[in-house]
Parts: sequence; C-alpha cells; structure tokens
Amino acid sequence: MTTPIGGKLTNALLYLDGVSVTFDGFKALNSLSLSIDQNEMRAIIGPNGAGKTTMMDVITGKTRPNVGTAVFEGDKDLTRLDEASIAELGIGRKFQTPTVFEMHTVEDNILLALKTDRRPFPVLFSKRTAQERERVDALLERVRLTGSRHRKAGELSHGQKQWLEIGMLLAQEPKLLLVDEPAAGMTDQETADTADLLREIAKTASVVVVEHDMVFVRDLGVKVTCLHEGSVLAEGSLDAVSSNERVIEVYLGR
Ligand SMILES: Nc1ncnc2c1ncn2[C@@H]1O[C@H](COP(=O)(O)OP(=O)(O)OP(=O)(O)O)[C@@H](O)[C@H]1O
Repeated sequence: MTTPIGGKLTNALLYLDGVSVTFDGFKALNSLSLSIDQNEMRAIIGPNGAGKTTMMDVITGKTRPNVGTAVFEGDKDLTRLDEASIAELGIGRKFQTPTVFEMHTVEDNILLALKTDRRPFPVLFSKRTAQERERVDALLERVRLTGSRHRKAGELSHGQKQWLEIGMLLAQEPKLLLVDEPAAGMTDQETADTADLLREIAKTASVVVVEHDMVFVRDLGVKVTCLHEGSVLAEGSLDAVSSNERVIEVYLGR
C-alpha cells in the first residue's frame, strides 16, 4: 500500500490493489492491481475470461471481492458500498448493448437522464428550465446527435444508440466512465468518431474502455493494460504491450 496523502490512500482516482474474486473455487480476479489517474483514459484488453467484466463488476459494486482494496478518490472504499451509492459517487457504466428508451425522442432520452427529478412524468411534461435546455443541447452536440434530436431513439443506427447512451451517462456528470466494447458492431466511421468522442470525454473525466478491436485501441492512443487469468499481464503503450511475448502468446497471436 502507498503512504497516505493528506488522509487519502492515493492520489489516483481509482485504485485497485490485490483484488481477488473467486467463483466456486475459480479465481476470476487473482490479486489484480490497477490504478487510474484523474482525466486518464485507459484501454483494457485481454482474452475471453481474463476478468475484464469481473473487474468492472467490482468497481461498480455488482461483485464483492473476497480480498483486496478498491478505493475511489483516495478515500471511498468501493468494497463497502452498494451499486446505487457507487453510481452516486460519479462512476458510470456503459454496457455493450445500448439501453435507451426506444419510444422516446433522442432529446427526451437525454432529458430523462439529467441529474434532476428523474421520474418520467415530471421530466417530460413539466416546463423545462432554460438551464436544462442548455444542458440537453450541449450533450446532444457532444454526442453528435443534434441533427437527430426529434427522432425516436429506436430509429437510430446501432452506433448512434451507443452515443445516445453515452450522452445519457454524461448527463449524470460522471467522474469515471466505464465503457464495455463500444466499437463492437460499429462501422469504421462510427468507430473513428467514437474514439474522438471518448478522447473528448477524457478531458473532463477518467475513462476505462474494455475493447477487443485493436484498430480502435490504437486510435485511442492511450496506455493499455492487458489482463490475463485475473491479473495484469502487461501495461504500457500499445506498442510495448503488443510486442510483449506473453501478450502475443495468450491474446494477440502470432
Ligand atoms: N458469476 C459467475 N460465476 C462463475 N464464474 C464466473 C462468473 N462470472 C464470471 N465467471 C468466470 O470468471 C472468468 C472471468 O470472466 P469475465 O467475464 O470477467 O472475463 P472477461 O475478460 O470479461 O471475458 P470476455 O472478454 O469474454 O467478456 C471466466 O472464466 C468466467 O467464466
């Protein structure tokens, strides 16, 4: 463990140390240690079953580690908080499949996600404040959906639905955004736009992206962590990680 800094365990935004999760005797995470800085974007790669999803589950409180440290902002023990409290701290998670309100318009989806009274009736039928309108406009612009604001979310392309859901998560003003395989099923153009979008988001929040698409990971241009059998196999630039013999052996292939 590091020395406490001003009463905090670490200056990192997210700090995992020695985290293990065992399912029926099988170690899905095996003494995993990982640290994400403020405004850092990190790409997580690794073969199927490496523990990527389980790691996200630990961070969001869905799964409790058997042992280990998981701390947010230096002093918030994620292993003692439930999922709702962790979301409230500012940790947002984007699952692989987009979940938007298909029958509502794009802008109403964003409005529903704003950090205000989120019950559908007051949100959709009460008068919107000028401030809310401004926030919705800014979020739509950010996720490249201004031109589609009046369309039903169900009519959007797969890539646009992913952006809409990212916009809904941004409406919650996360400090850390966890994103699971955002490029899966996207066109090349959508994939490139998504890399741009995530880089923009990383100017104001930290982002952890789990991804198998190496072209996309290269485009992100960030530090990469390769997981294998529940712990970190290699970490560094994509060039360094992808030329690591063990990474080639267990993941990238020859
Ligand atoms: N609830 C569970 N019960 C039993 N085993 C589980 C459970 N969740 C995950 N596992 C096992 O733990 C290991 C790690 O799984 P995990 O889903 O975290 O890997 P992953 O890196 O996300 O893989 P993928 O790339 O396929 O999504 C796998 O072998 C998986 O079968």
